[in-house]
Amino acid sequence: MVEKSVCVNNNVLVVDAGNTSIKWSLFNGDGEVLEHIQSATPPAFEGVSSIFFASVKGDQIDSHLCAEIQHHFPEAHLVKLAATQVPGVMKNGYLHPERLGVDRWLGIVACHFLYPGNTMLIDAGTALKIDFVTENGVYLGGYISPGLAMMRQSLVAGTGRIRFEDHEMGLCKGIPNTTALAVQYGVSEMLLGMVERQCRQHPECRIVMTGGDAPWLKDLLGLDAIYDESLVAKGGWYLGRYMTRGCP
Ligand SMILES: Nc1ncnc2c1ncn2[C@@H]1O[C@H](COP(=O)(O)OP(=O)(O)O)[C@@H](O)[C@H]1O
Ligand SMILES: CC(C)(COP(=O)(O)O)[C@@H](O)C(=O)NCCC(=O)O
Ligand SMILES: [K+]
Repeated sequence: MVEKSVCVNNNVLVVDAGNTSIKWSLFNGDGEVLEHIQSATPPAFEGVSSIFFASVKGDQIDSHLCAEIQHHFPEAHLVKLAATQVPGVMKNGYLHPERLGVDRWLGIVACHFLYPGNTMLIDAGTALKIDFVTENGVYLGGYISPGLAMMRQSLVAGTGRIRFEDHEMGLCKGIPNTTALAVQYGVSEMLLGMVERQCRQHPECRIVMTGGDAPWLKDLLGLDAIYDESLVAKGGWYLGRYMTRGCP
């Protein structure tokens, strides 16, 4: 058990800006998570001396967000994280690392340091990502598909008559017999099928999960998996420390 650091001025803020939500995680000097929240705006965290910023939202939004964060924490030193940054003990096997989503990379970095071994990482966010890292810390790549909400939205956007209210979705024990349930369970089947196939093809892998839809996925499939809601942030802590101190 990591002892809580008594000094309140060397906390690290990791910002994980995804396409749906921004996660803010506060770490003490020992790497213990003190706070982990979702918020559209910077939270009133205290004692922040370093900020590690990771975003997949796009350059223009990122620059506005960084300016807002720096205004909120004027004394803190902000470092932007990217998938081109590799902690000495790992290897990024992506053909073009500069195009790899930093959230995917940070999840992999966290898996290597926290849950070592041949690992399949399932990140069920705006998009569903399934990524693979070897026990030696070599990132192999992975798969991207739309997440649940994105698939539902694409059916509404791409058709003239698929329309329903969120409250019409719910539990269905048999075959769906309404538009809302047909869409809800149809897109679920897509995601469940993808995850089940990958689990069958990689029985040797331990499974780590994160992302807003991960609890639903884990429970529905009864997966023997580690669920870590702050996995990406923890990867950001590790990579940020490596980039600022040289130690993994
Ligand atoms: N409180 C919530 N806010 C937003 N999305 C949520 C929430 N709870 C569950 N979800 C689900 O999680 C997905 C977003 O997960 P998240 O990991 O935050 O995405 P991202 O990292 O891509 O922004 C949404 O598509 C939605 O299905
Ligand atoms: C796949 C993603 C959109 C996932 O983002 P999220 O679901 O976390 O919002 C993001 O990792 C990304 O923008 N990737 C760039 C393309 C790639 O990883 O190859
Ligand atoms: K994400």
